[in-house]
Amino acid sequence: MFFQITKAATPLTGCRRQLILRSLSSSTNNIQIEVDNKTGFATVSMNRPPVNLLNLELINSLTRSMKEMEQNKSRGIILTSTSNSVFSGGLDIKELYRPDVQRLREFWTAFQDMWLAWYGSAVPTAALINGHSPAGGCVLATCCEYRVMLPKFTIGLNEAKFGLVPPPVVRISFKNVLPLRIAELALCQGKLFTSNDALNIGLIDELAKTKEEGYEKCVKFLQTFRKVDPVARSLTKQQFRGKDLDDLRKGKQKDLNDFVEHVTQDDIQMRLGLYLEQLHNRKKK
Ligand SMILES: CCCCC/C=C\CCCC/C=C/C(=O)SCCNC(=O)CCNC(=O)[C@H](O)C(C)(C)COP(=O)(O)OP(=O)(O)OC[C@H]1O[C@@H](n2cnc3c(N)ncnc32)[C@H](O)[C@@H]1OP(=O)(O)O
Repeated sequence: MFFQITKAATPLTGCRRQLILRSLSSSTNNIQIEVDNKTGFATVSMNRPPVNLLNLELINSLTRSMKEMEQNKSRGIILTSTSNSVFSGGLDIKELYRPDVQRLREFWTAFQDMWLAWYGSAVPTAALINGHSPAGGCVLATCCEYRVMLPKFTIGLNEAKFGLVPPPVVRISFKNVLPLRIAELALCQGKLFTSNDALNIGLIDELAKTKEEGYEKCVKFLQTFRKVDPVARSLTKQQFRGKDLDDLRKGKQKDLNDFVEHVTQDDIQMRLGLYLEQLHNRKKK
């Protein structure tokens, strides 16, 4: 993939000059990448209005972005969104409802690959959670090594609430961040935590009042690795996450088959349909 590189002031950091890297091969422009001249850190912003739903194209763009930044020997990545109120609304349920099975298989394979790329990334990562982050949004945030969140939003894995069983790939990164008992309870309850509660249980690491403050906190975290050998850092991270990554790599086909079987059940389709309707009608009440 090719990037067009231009210099511009960024809304994130006021007048600090940054390299704006815009993906040319993506016709949808669903990801924006900015590289800070001073720190060398890249900010990856999901840009799929209105609520950054993870459809096949956005998922593929996220995977490609990570691979390219690794190839470019990026020194750190901050994942955020261009929205003012949503980090990511999670999986685009339209991908799951009355699906074309071929596309559904492609969709879930892409999600597995995105998870492998972000959870296993060689580059240090921080999530700047500048809005709601349910389900798939929470998976992305917990794939990162550090989380800074803005107040008065929600984050968590709410799949159980609308009748989906969170598959291993959804559970693992959540479990990696939280004590097992809290993770189990939260998953069984389909609980979404407020920013404050997320901080109290350790689902996020810091709160920030504004996106700018959150950005600075992410930068500060990434800078903690400045004096650490990048290869040693990356191999150490692999030692912690390697088994999870290997388990998915080895079990990819089974995970895919289980997912497709589960999602295409009549009962699950009915629940997904009802949930979509509920989301659509939410504001009319
Ligand atoms: C062992 C076998 C295992 C098999 C496992 C099988 C399945 C596992 C599934 C994998 C795990 C699933 C993960 C997921 O991510 S599912 C998605 C979960 N997401 C949510 O529940 C979030 C729902 N959305 C919201 O709560 C809100 O939209 C919001 C994100 C807080 C944003 O609120 P607001 O800014 O007020 O926006 P709107 O509500 O007005 O939404 C804008 C339009 O987007 C539509 N929408 C919202 N979310 C979704 C979604 N997830 N999918 C599809 N569409 C969505 C919403 O209806 C609005 O569209 P409209 O204007 O046309 O109605």
